[in-house]
Amino acid sequence: MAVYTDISEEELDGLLDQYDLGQALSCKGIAEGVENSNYLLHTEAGYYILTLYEKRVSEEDLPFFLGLMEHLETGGFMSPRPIAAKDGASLKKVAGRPAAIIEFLDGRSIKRVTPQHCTLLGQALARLHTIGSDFKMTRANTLSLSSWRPLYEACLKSDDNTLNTQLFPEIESEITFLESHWPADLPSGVIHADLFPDNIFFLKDKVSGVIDYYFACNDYFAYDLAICVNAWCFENDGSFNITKARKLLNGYRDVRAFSKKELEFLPLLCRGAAVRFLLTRLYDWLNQVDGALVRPKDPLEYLKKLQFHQAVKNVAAYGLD
Ligand SMILES: Nc1ncnc2c1ncn2[C@@H]1O[C@H](COP(=O)(O)OP(=O)(O)OP(=O)(O)O)[C@@H](O)[C@H]1O
Ligand SMILES: N[C@@H](CCO)C(=O)O
Repeated sequence: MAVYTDISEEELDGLLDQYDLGQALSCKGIAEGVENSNYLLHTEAGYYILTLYEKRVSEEDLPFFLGLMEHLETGGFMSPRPIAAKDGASLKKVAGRPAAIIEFLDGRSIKRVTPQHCTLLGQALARLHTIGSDFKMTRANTLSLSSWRPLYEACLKSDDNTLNTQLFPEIESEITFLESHWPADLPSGVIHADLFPDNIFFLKDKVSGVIDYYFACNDYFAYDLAICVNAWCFENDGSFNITKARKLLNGYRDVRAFSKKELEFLPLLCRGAAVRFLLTRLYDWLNQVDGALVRPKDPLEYLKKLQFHQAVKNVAAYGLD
């Protein structure tokens, strides 16, 4: 459960005084997520999500994230809308943290991914890329290639011995490989960059919501797909499900066509996406925050995914011709 910052009643009342949402009826910490503190806020006007932004989210990026959510929602995408306060601003402060109140979306994230979910995911991702393409603000990907070596070096400094440190040289040689083979000039635009199953809600066999834009940035569209291949197309036992990958990629190209170069580089982008989550999970494992209600995610899951992609020769391994 991710609640890093507690809010007193006085602080909550002070926040709600700035909105037209009436009084708070309840405000409960949410038992999911690892990045920010999230509360389910019930006011006289209805249900909302109150998010307090924590460690990895820098304050200057918040106008980009909140602006993107608003842009996507206005464009017909199922993103939650940030709620504007009486002064028109959707970014506020509470308990010393930057905070926003976000529209509550119906639906539930799924625990058992089926190939049909992957088709819907692919279509939703391509719609996000298409609708996001005329969003005017930009944000560099702070967790892309150039960040991986410093993140890896920060992990090396830890004296934690709960993980097998023999895997470290393997990670380093992969970073070196990626640094010299990363593609230039693939089609790019705004990407979600963290579209895991917990960030999509489904309702009656349709996507009803896409949440958590706090890693969104400008990068290769195909890198976003690579993140999804890793997050959606492996089974709990670590095996790769080619049917799910085929459905995901075909769902995507129902809405937006791939270039030949995007397909050619997909295996490499999948390797990069595996390294990105391997490293952030490793860093979080080695730097756990005392007292935070959060369970760190398993870094080694991403080492196994990386090893799968290292053996891939071409895009046929993902179910495409
Ligand atoms: N707009 C929303 N409508 C309904 N529920 C939401 C909404 N936003 C967040 N939630 C709930 O809060 C949980 C945590 O939100 P979110 O995934 O944004 O947190 P996070 O800490 O940034 O997580 P992550 O670890 O995925 O980066 C979600 O799993 C969902 O249950
Ligand atoms: N989706 C991330 C956590 C949030 O960034 C992971 O599974 O490692």
